[in-house]
Amino acid sequence: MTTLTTDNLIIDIPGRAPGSPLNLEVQPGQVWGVLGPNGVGKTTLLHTLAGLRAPHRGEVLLDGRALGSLKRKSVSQQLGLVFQDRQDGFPATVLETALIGRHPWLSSWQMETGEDIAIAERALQALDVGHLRDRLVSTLSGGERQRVAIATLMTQAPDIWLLDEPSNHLDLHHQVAVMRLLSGQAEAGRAVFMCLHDLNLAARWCDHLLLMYPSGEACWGPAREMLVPSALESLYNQTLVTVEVDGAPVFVPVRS
Ligand SMILES: Nc1ncnc2c1ncn2[C@@H]1O[C@H](COP(=O)(O)OP(=O)(O)OP(=O)(O)O)[C@@H](O)[C@H]1O
Repeated sequence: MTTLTTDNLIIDIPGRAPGSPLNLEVQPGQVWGVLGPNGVGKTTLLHTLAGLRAPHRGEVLLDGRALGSLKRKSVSQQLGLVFQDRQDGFPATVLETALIGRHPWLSSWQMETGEDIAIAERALQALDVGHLRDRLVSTLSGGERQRVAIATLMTQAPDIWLLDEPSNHLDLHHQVAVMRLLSGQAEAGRAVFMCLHDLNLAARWCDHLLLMYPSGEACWGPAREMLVPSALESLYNQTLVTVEVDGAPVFVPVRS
C-alpha cells in the first residue's frame, strides 16, 4: 500500500498569493476530508496531488518518490481521482465506462479479460448501479452518474482514492452507502482523500481533516483536533450550533 506525502506543497492558483505550504502524510487506512469555502482551492489541490496540475512550489510524493519522476501508468495504478464534473466525451455504456478503470492494468491494445469485466461488475454492484450496466451513461441521473464514477475508481483499485465531492447528487441513503464503502476501502488498507462540503459527513466519516482558509492558511490533523466549532465558524464565516449524536459532533448553521 502507498503513502502520499506533500513536501512544502503550495498549490498554484492564478492571480493569488501563495498560501501556507502543505506537509501532509496520507497513510494507508486513513480517511481524509478537505474542508473549505467555495473557490479556496480544494479541487486545485486534488488535481495537483493527482499530477494533473503543476504545484506552485514543493512536491507530491508517492512512497517517497516524486510524482513527476514516475511513469503515468505506475501513478494510475497507485492513485485515482473522481472529478467533480464530468463530460460525456463519446457514447459509452455504464459497463464500458467502469472498464476504463482497468486501463492502467492492461498493456497497449490489450482487451479486457473476463476477470476485468468481473471486477467492473462487482464495483457496479457495490455502488448499486449493476442494474444499469448496459445503459448509456448520458441517460443516467446525476446521482447514478456519480455512483458510476466512483465504481470506475473502484474498478481501477488504486491504493490512494482522491474524490472531489463524492456525495454530490447523492440521496441520503446513497451518501451513507458511499461513505461506508470508502471507510471499508480504508479498512482494507487504502487511503481516501476527499473534498467535502458537508461538514457533518466529514465529522462522521473522516479520521483526518485539512481545513483550507481563504487567507491561504491551512491546518490539518486528526479530525477530533480539527473539529473545533470556532475554527469551523471562521472557516465558513457562519455561526454554528454544535450538538452530539451517537458520540459524534453535529454542526447546525444558525438561522439568523
Ligand atoms: N484556469 C484557471 N484560471 C483562473 N483561475 C482559476 C483557474 N482554475 C481555477 N481558478 C480559480 O482558482 C480558485 C480555486 O478553484 P478550485 O476549483 O480549486 O476551488 P474549490 O475550493 O474546489 O471550490 P468549490 O468549493 O467551489 O468547488 C477559484 O477562485 C477559481 O476561480
